[in-house]
Amino acid sequence: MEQIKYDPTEVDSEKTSTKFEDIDDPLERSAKKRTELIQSTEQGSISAEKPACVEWHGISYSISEENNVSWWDKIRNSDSKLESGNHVRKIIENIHGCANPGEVLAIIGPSGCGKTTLLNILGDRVGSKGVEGTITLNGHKITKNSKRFVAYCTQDAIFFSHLTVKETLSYTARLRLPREVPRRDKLKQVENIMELLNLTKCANTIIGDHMTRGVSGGERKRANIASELLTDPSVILLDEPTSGLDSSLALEITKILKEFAVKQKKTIIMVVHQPSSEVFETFDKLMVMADGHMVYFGERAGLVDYLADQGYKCPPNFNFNLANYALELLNDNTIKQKLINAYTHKTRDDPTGKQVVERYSRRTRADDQSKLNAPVTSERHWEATFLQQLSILTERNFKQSRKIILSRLSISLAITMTISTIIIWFQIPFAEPNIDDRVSNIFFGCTNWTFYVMSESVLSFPLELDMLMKERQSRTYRLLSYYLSKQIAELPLVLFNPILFTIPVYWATNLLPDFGRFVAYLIVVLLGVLTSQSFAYFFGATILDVQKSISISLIFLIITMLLGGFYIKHLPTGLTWLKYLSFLKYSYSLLMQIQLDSPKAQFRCARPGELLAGELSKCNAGDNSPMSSIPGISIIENQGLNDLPWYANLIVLLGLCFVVRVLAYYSLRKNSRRE
Ligand SMILES: Nc1ncnc2c1ncn2[C@@H]1O[C@H](COP(=O)(O)OP(=O)(O)OP(=O)(O)O)[C@@H](O)[C@H]1O
Repeated sequence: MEQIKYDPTEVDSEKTSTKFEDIDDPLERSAKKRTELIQSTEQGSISAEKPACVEWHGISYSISEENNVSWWDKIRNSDSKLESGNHVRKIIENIHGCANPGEVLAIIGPSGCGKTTLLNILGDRVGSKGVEGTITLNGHKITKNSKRFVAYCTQDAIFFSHLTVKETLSYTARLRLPREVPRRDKLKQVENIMELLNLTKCANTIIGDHMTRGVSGGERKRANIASELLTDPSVILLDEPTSGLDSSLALEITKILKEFAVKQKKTIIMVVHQPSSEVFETFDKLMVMADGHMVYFGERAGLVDYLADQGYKCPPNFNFNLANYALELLNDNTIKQKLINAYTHKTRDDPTGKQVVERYSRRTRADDQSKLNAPVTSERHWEATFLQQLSILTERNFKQSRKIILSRLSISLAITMTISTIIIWFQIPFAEPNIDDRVSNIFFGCTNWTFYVMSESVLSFPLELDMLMKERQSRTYRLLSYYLSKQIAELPLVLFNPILFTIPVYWATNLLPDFGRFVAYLIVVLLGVLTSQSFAYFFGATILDVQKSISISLIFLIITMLLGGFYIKHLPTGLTWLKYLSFLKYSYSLLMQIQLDSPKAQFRCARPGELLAGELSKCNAGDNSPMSSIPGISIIENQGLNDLPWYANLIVLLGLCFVVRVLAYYSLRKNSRRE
């Protein structure tokens, strides 16, 4: 890749903000400031070296919709032909157009006419099913390696809610800007972009979501645009970037985009909803759509004459807002149909729109023809190396997951649980009447945290799916780096509460007072937790739906617990193998072996009156020889947990923990491709 001299530090955003203070006119001041900040991002721009003409011909998209007719409707309409089944619905039909570097193309049209669908198709966000037609960048098909040059700014910003604006942008810059750019310069770019989009004052505010208050809707929208501009793409697709912003901010954003287009030869395609006349003036080209069809494509300034030619001369009271006039016309069904027919008729000899595109595309006419015919692609698959991706994603995941997994609430719950457990099982004596208490304490210690971790980790992938899809679409990182970073970042987080619980509970409830056994006990508890997490990842990655993943993982854990060896000791004949399917059986058996298979684990026989009424003492050896204590090993045998040696339990547990994690990865890979 061509090395470009890169020095964004030449512009200091702090200096920029004070530099123009002596300009009296606020509009002139903000225009000068904007220009300077945009210039600061210009120097290292790779997209300036790779301008892209986007062209699309004959784009159609149809979906298959289910037509459910109830039996009652069929009876009521027995004479009509109401049938259940799928029918195909055309969402958009035969759309063509092009967008050139240095220009802003706006797509307008009434709500539901297919604007977002078209943008999604141009951004390769809908897959190939149901899509017809071709899209090219400089006349070449879009490949995996060209995706890095196409940014897509969705209508609903997708972010990690617990990261601040600055953190969000910094991670994006570190992941998506070329690896040659030093980290310091990437962070400087972040500062400049924040300054440009007026985000500096909320730089340290978290993005937030419906549960946690964060930045305002407008700031969120600007952060979304900032994160795409930051990545220095050649083409930027934006879905309603100005909706929800006040008119002056909307105008400022469009001016910024326009200036980016002109100065850095970016190709900008945006869907806009009712633009103000000032915003409308910033567009170079226009596509008007209605009911999934084209109504107009061409120069923005040509719309007024085109409509006049069709018999709809813009009345003087609309002169200031042509977009509103066009939308008003399209709200009338008769006029809409007439305009659709007129455009179809106009292009009847050019059904896929090839000639129209040729007329408007700069690819064949520009001075810089060689650039505009060169493939827009990178030799690299990813800008950051595998290790850089791993470390950046681990840091980001840790920051985001820490607030969720180790929230104040979860730590308080762990402390409450620890205190309750200690009160309930405080200093269990090594005596026959307390054997069941000891065993239940061990089983509780083994299962309690598996539930907790399962419920936390099963949501990991479903909740991050949108973010994962968005970043993978723009070739930000490998799936493997993301998956491994999640394992690394969440490891200390999920183990924190189980450790906080197990250490005091072990000693306070009087489990075997042997340090080596304590360490082994703790390791097995944590291994059980990690195995539970493996299954949680697997369910989350396979189902990818919050509700369904929670329900299925809960049922799985309940069955696993029932088969774990504590509740059911005698499974029906022929079904005894079922217990080997429960990972809790292995961790429970191991904990029992650690605690009871030791010469120190001796339980004093019950004294008269110590056992409950009707309970028989286990101290009768059968030959009437008196016993003073019960060895722990006989309790393991009584529980039926001596079928596998300790090392076999350990190997199976380790194996499950690892293999299920690998399966989870492949499941995520398969599903993320499908999604
Ligand atoms: N995957 C889909 N399944 C079902 N309907 C769909 C799908 N994709 C698009 N549609 C339908 O296609 C039509 C066009 O949707 P689209 O979101 O593209 O419209 P729009 O012009 O962007 O609307 P708005 O301005 O209101 O955002 C709508 O009627 C929408 O319900």
